[in-house]
Amino acid sequence: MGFYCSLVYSIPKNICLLKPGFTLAGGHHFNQVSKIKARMQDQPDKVRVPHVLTVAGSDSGAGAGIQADLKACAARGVYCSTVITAVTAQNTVGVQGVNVVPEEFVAEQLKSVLSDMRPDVVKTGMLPSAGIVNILCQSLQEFPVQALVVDPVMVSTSGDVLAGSSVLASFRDKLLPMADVVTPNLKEASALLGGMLLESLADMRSAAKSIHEFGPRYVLVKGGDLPVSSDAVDVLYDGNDFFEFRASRVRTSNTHGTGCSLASSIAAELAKGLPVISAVKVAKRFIESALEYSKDIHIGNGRQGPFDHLLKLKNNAPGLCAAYPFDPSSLFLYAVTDWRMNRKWGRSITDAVKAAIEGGATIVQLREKEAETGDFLESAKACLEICRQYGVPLLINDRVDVALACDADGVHVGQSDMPAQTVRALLGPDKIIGVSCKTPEQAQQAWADGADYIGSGGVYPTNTKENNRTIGLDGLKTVCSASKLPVVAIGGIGISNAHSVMELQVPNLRGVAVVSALFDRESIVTETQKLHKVLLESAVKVR
Ligand SMILES: Cc1ncc(COP(=O)(O)OP(=O)(O)O)c(N)n1
Ligand SMILES: Cc1nc(C(=O)O)sc1CCOP(=O)(O)O
Ligand SMILES: [Mg+2]
Repeated sequence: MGFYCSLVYSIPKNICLLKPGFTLAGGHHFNQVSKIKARMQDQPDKVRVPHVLTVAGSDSGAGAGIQADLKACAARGVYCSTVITAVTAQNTVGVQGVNVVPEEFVAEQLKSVLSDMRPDVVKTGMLPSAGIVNILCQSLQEFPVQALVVDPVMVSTSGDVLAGSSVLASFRDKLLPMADVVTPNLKEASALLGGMLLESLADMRSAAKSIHEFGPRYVLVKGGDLPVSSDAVDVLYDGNDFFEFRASRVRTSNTHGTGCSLASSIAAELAKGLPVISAVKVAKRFIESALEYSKDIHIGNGRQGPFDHLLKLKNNAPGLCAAYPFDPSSLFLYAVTDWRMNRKWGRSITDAVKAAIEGGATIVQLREKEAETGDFLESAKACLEICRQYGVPLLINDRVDVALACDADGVHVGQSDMPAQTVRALLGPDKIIGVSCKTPEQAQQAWADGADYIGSGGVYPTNTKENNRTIGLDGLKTVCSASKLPVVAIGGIGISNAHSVMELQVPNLRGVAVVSALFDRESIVTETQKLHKVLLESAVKVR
């Protein structure tokens, strides 16, 4: 289907487009909404919500299938329409009956939704006959969507067969070549590959590679059933690289419907505009949070119960949607505040933040080392209001408590702060977490801990942070190469040397983080504008 493509530097649009005072209902990311608005050429004033169409079977027990897809999309803040392919009589014990919907009626449902409602993403689950797979493929050719996520459902968690061998051939020959993401578990991957034995991580990698040859752009082989590991490891393959997603296993029997829910959550994030790797990452975190939250609930008497997707509605637990899905291009010009500099120049923190944003800052971090907690919280709330008006994410340095209290967009932590894994557990799946890394080992750990980006420095000597080790451009390059996470460079960077940093030509180096070059100057707006210009020029050169 062909979907997102990313440039080495995609320059955030919010600064040039968003005017002061512009606010968005519902906390949507400006870029995301503008993208969606742009598609509504016939009704330019209407805001269109991200929309997933699920084509799947109904589960009367509502743990999996259509019902899980609806709940997952609702929890992720995305509209979900449904085409039902089969109605199952099902509970936590097993599948007692299956009634396949006639092919013509599946076609009619598809036409109704696709011709009128134009979903962004289609996600498939139970496709019980080759005829239904064919009809779906024809419908998608007639009404193309932006992405197709295929969960190749074949066997239910209770072991009941939901799609026979003729469906396998249609998956391989017709549906997978159209798919952007396919999400087999070990059994499904094995079935797609004619019974190949999958017992290790190495087997999962080679299965992902073989399935990729059927034509999907990304293959996510889910290792939840791998017996040897205490962690749940999934492997994503994009045709070139492997990405491992590792999470400690949640001890619960309430796992019915996790496959459907993961695929729907990936589809939901894609519909919001996230690239595939980020969508998979966020979706996995969401499912982990939901499983953790529901690990002790009790519904039904079977071996595997359903879990609760709508955790946030119950308990104010973290896990619903962030105001900003993390966009790595927001690291482009990262402004980090400093209370001493603001005092020296007689400015309030809110004035400093506003000026930096007006000059072109694309993300802001409040780094207020000496502030009293209460004062810090009040400042953070006031700054957050400004940042939300401009559509710029606001992160808090070190203080997870302050970030939680003001509902900031994320936290930046260093190697001696709270471990990123703990921060993730506290903040939930959606908030942005940055980790400072000076070495490749730290960079690898940051990915494993669920960080969204790395801050790496000091690239040059700095007076802003005492006793900071300078790692230079070489050190920065080594950290970037050791990780798939986006990286922002920090330490002694300003208009005179920013181009040298950005011209390193490392694909995941997405911007510079700056304190004194913006805040220890007479005019923050002017200095930020100058730095923005230098960065833009470097970005153009690199492209
Ligand atoms: C973007 C960014 N990168 C690195 C740091 C440094 O964080 P840390 O190592 O925790 O040091 P302190 O800032 O807490 O002194 C950062 N703040 N931001
Ligand atoms: C906060 C911080 N962290 C660093 C690191 O190397 O991780 S360097 C640094 C200070 C950056 O300030 P300036 O832009 O004024 O040099
Ligand atoms: Mg710190």
